[in-house]
Amino acid sequence: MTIVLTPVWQNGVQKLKMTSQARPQLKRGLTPPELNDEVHETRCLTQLRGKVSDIERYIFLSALKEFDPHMFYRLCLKHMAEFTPIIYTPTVGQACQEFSHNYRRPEGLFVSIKDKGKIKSILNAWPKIDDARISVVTDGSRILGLGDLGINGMPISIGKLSLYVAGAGIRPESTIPICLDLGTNTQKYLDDPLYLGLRKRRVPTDEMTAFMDEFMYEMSVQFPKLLVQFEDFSTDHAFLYLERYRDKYPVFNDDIQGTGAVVLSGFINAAKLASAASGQPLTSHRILFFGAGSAGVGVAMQLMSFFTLEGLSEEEARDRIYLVDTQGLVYKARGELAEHKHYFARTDYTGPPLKSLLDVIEFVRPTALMGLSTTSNAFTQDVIQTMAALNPLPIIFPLSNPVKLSECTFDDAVRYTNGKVLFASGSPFDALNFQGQTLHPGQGNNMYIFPGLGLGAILARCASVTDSMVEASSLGLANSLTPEEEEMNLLYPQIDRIREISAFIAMQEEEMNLLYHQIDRIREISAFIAMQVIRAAQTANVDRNPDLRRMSDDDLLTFVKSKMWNP
Ligand SMILES: O=C([O-])CC(=O)C(=O)O
Ligand SMILES: [Mg+2]
Repeated sequence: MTIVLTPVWQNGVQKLKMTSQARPQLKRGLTPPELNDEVHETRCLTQLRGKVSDIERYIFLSALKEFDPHMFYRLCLKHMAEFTPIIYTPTVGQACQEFSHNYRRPEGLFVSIKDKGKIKSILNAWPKIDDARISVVTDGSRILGLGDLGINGMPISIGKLSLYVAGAGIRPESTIPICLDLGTNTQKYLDDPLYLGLRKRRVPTDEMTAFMDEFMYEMSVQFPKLLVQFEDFSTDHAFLYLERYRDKYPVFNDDIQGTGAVVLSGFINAAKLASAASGQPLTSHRILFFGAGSAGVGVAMQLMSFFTLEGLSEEEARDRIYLVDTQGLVYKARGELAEHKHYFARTDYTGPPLKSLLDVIEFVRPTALMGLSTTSNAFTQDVIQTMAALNPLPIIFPLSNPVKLSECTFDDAVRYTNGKVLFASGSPFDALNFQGQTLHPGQGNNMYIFPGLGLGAILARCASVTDSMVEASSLGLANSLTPEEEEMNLLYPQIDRIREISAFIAMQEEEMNLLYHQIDRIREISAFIAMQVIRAAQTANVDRNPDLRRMSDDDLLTFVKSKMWNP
């Protein structure tokens, strides 16, 4: 069953008519005689690949998803590595920037500050075909690294939810993409005659909080089984609303917790390899964060558990972490600091501000450099070479999205370290050939985490999402490397392997010296993560599905997989 949203115009205003339907019957006479799924797959792919730009491909796939969701998801699952850069990062970034210009039809729910006091009726408009289980909610204020896009943020919610369907088998009709319109501070959009959002500047935080309180409450009433994923809120609001609602409703923040978990996972695998190369213990890693926004601090928080799991105290774990913001090294004696930076502000440095990244690196001598700054090329040749001089196998993760904001390219990292680097980026880079060897970059994107974390939280019917569940998702991902992948020094599994990959293809992959799997393993990974998340939820006593407690791990995994929707 899928929801079909048909726009109709009433008094010059567009309204939506909603119907639900099973995949339309292909009636004899209404379709060409030789139309069949197998061949049509090839036809759709050929049309897709014939488009001249990624945004055209995005628009094509968005239309395909509307009129033939089964075909869309079928192709998506089969060609995950090809599809994710189009329906998700990086192309979704451009789709957001151009949303008001490329807009064709409604695909989600818009709730604006004008709806304050009657949010219930807005939510009521959403069809109750099936109980909604997951909503991705953005306010468009910090989309990827692209800034305040206002209502143009809607495609990020849509894109994340497509990955929930493809990657975790959530039913399409159980998902609600939501963009909140609280204004925008981006003048370009306010001046754009085609801009689809309210033409007003963002409301102050107290007004926003009153709106958010009503919104979250009404969501919980209207959709009692719903998990909410906050996405791409500006840093201060990201922390504020996560803290405000996390004990009250099932909610998590993808940029703080999802990104934190995915980086922790890649770091666990990278740190083992780096320590093996340097002979230094795991507890001696020093991690430098370039970028101290919601993602930077979220990841730093999560990475502390790497050290606490290794036996360090919280205090000792925190000591392994250094932050750099636009003013340089973050330290107490520097003066006034934003609230969220206090916890990691250093007390072992009191001199004049250490402004340049190189100076900070020389002071800290980090084993790992994490980029969450949205400053493209901040990891210059000097920076990368210094990391290589300090470490036999430096860990360099330029995590900013989309690709054009990455702190360095994979090519730079490989060239300036002479191929000796443990690399993961937020957005995808192509594999490259270096001295006769094919090297594959890791992609430390939260898309590895949120589908499985969400699925686990949904199936366990969690009352809230605990830190221990987020940590479990991270460890689950780190442990989902196959022995072959470990042998190949991979940081993340590659997610586009066909689920039931044949031994033959596996052998071929090995012969091709692939460093990463190919996709469709994403569902297998999500199921495994979901199982770990459910167990963590049970331990934390936030689960409300007691049946799952009685299952063995094997049975639970089978149960999770059985719940996945298939196109
Ligand atoms: O969407 C992505 O690719 C990752 C993410 O959450 C962000 O950059 O905000
Ligand atoms: Mg995000």
